[in-house]
This record gives sequence, structure tokens and C-alpha cells, in this order.
Amino acid sequence: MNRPGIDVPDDRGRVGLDRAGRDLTGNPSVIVRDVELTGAGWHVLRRTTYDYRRRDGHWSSEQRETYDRGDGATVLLYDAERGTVLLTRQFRYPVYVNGHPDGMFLETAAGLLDGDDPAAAIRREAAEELGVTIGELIPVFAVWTSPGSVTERVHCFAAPYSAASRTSAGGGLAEDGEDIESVELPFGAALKMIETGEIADAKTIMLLQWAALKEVLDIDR
Ligand SMILES: Nc1nc2c(ncn2[C@@H]2O[C@H](COP(=O)(O)OP(=O)(O)O[C@H]3O[C@H](CO)[C@@H](O)[C@H](O)[C@@H]3O)[C@@H](O)[C@H]2O)c(=O)[nH]1
Ligand SMILES: [Mg+2]
Repeated sequence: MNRPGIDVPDDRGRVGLDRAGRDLTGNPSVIVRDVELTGAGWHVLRRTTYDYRRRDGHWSSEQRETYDRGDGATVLLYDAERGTVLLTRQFRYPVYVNGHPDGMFLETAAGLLDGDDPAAAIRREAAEELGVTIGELIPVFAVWTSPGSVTERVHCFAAPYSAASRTSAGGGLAEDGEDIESVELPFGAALKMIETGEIADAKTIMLLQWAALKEVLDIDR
């Protein structure tokens, strides 16, 4: 058969996209029966049918759709001397179409791993998006933000920055359609923006609250 993304390369060169999950063995109460590719555009949508043994011992057949965009990484850049954090602002269509007033969204620098390990990926993204060359890099946690449907795991880091580590303009890759503004905020102001809703991105909120809990930065400045 000549099914793009399955037997022959699709327009992004991918094959075997219907294989994901078929070899899972970690949970004896789950038997994957079928994987259908329902969409292979920029990212991949699948409908998976599996048998699931409920807690009462009965088996049921279940279907779940998953959105697979690979894994990602993000970093909270902080300057403890000056009490600031460095964030990105860019247009995010998915939030705009779902209630955000203008879609201009404040986030920690982030990106897809694109085949790199998480540390290498976030060093690349911090340079591309904010022009920052990261030195010390602190792993914080790795989280699934939408476990009912999105497969993505986001590796969250923190890293110090200073005027000296801002080595280029940043802005993102124009050829990828990126147009990213650097936004430096006092830490206390960033925390207040969580309360007002001006910061409403899950990974960004988690990392700012981690920094407050661990007293990485002084809240009162
Ligand atoms: N043409 C096209 N481009 C796309 C599409 N989806 C994404 N892109 C482009 O693909 C690039 C991906 O940039 P990254 O910096 O790698 O990813 P990101 O979107 O900024 O970051 C993601 O990373 C976080 C951590 O994984 C995620 O939490 C967050 O949702 C975000 O999508 C961006 O230039 C984006 O415009 C699409 O459907 N079509
Ligand atoms: Mg990005």
C-alpha cells in the first residue's frame, strides 16, 4: 500500500506513524489493539484502540485520540543580582482562538526538542528566541501538561542570565514564522501578573512559583 506517513514518506519525510504504542509492555492491564493515523500535518493525530482491565477485573475496549508534537523544553532565565526574569512574548493562535484577548502571550523561552537532548534543545532555543547564551543550567522538573490528549512532555529548566549573557538580538527564526519579543520583568511584578491573568501559560507559572518557593529570587524587589 502507498499510505503517506505509514508505508511511504509523507511531505515531512515520516513513515511508520501508525506504529507508536504497539510495542508498549509496561502495564499488563493495557493491550494496544489498533493505531489509526487520523491526521499527519505539522504534528500527528492518532486514534488508538486498547483493551483496559478495570480495577474490578473486567476488560473494556477503549479509544483515545492523541496529539503528538514530540517533547519540548523550556527555561526560566533569572538575574538574581537585579531581581529580574527574562520572558518571551509572541502571537499564539491557539490561545487567541480560545478566549485570550489578542493572543500576544508571555512565556518562558521554549521549543521542541527536534532530535536534541533537552539541555541542548533549550540552550538552542534560549539563543534563538532571546539571544541568551546559557551557562549554568538547572533541571527543575519534566511535566506532562495535558495528559488526557497531548503526548508532549516538557523538560523545565532554570538558568541565570546577565547583561553579559545576552549575546545576540534573539527574536526567533523569521523563516519559521517566529517574531519574538524579549520581555524583562522584576520578579515580584511577574508573580503579580499570574494573579491578574497577564501571565497565563502553565509552564511559565510553574517555573515562577518554583523560583518563589525555592527563594531563587527575592519577591519583594
Ligand atoms: N507552518 C506551521 N508552523 C508551525 C506549526 N506549528 C508550529 N509551527 C512553528 O514551529 C515552530 C516551533 O517553534 P518551537 O520554538 O520549537 O516551539 P514553540 O511552539 O515555541 O514551543 C512549544 O514549546 C513548548 C515546550 O515544548 C510548548 O509548551 C509550547 O506549547 C510550544 O508549542 C514555530 O516557529 C512555530 O511557528 C504549524 O502548524 N504550521
Ligand atoms: Mg518557541
